Amino acid sequence: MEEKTKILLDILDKKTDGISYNIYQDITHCTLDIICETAMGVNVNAMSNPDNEFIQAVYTMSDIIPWKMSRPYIPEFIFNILPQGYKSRHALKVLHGFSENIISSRKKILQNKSSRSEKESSDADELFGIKKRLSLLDMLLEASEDGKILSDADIREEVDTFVFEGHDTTTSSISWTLLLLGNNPEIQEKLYQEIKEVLQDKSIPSFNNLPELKYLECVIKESLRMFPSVPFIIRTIEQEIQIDQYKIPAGTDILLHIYALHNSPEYYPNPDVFDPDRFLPENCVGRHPYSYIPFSAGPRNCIGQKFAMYEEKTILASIIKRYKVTAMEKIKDIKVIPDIVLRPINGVLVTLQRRE
Ligand code: HEM
Repeated sequence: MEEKTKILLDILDKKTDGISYNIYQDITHCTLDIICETAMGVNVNAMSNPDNEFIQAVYTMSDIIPWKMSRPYIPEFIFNILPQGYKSRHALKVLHGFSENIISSRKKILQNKSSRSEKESSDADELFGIKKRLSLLDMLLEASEDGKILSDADIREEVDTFVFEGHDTTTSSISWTLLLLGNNPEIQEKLYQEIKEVLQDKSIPSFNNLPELKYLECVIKESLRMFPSVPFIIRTIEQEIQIDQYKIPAGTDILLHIYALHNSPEYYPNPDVFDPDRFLPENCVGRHPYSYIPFSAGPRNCIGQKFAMYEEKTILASIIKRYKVTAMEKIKDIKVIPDIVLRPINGVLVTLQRRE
């Protein structure tokens, strides 16, 4: 994360000319680089080479999936002959080919490793730093027992899920946080003071610094309250339930509106006011545990929530330490795109002013 954040700062340093610019894409490239390295152990170079085929295929699928989901009335055979159908087939071929190549090359590396003596491999691992950087893919391959527990296709699906769930969501959250901070200079200043105190001379926080950034955690939580990256989730009711005067039969698909819940004055007075202090421990006492569910709840909640918090803290602390961020649009004027993740329609228009 630190390595990728450093590249992001180098890119942002070139955008400090006072002209407003849309930071959304640069954040997306950074989170894509981070998740691909974590999930697959490869550097896809989204920040240095955003036009590569894999990155373009990720973008195509990120556009087509919500397009298709919002048109359930289009039968599969019609979708297949539409331009979107053609584009998605091509993008999937690129994505699957990419993951399959990586799976087979990682398999070979793991096989070579296990054929070497234990001592030999641990010495080499120390030397090349392999052991410290096992990716999710390596762990799944090790646990797969040569396809008996997980086939290559199962592994590919898991890795692809992580890549897709693990970059759009954090990008959305980081972006809304920057827009909120850019609209609330006093809160940004208070946050800057905390970051300066914790980081001292460093530009980027280390893993050990992250728990110390307590106000930043409140800022991120409040931003996820107002603009949850995943604005709704869908579940199928297994047993009939009664909610007030409504009886909901088993088998009904229901939509849980996280955005509406988080913006309800019943749980959050003045819900339009950005107030990170709502998440100070003393102010959370007595609040209903299910009134705040940006990562969903129950057995299928978000597996990546801790990772998301580490990543957001690393990137946001580094940006706020180095620049004063000013948003070009007022929060109340920003329109959102009804998508799988909550995105501002015009992106994130900001100016960055170097602090030091
Ligand atoms: C701010 C960032 C994030 C938010 C708001 C978020 C939110 C969510 C939500 C609401 C769900 C439940 C979806 C549903 O039930 O339909 C979910 C599931 C999931 N998330 Fe996240 N997520 C974030 C970051 C991440 C990251 C960084 C990763 C990977 C490292 C990740 C991996 C997953 C996976 C694999 C699932 C599916 C879990 C399952 O079905 O058992 N998420 N996320």
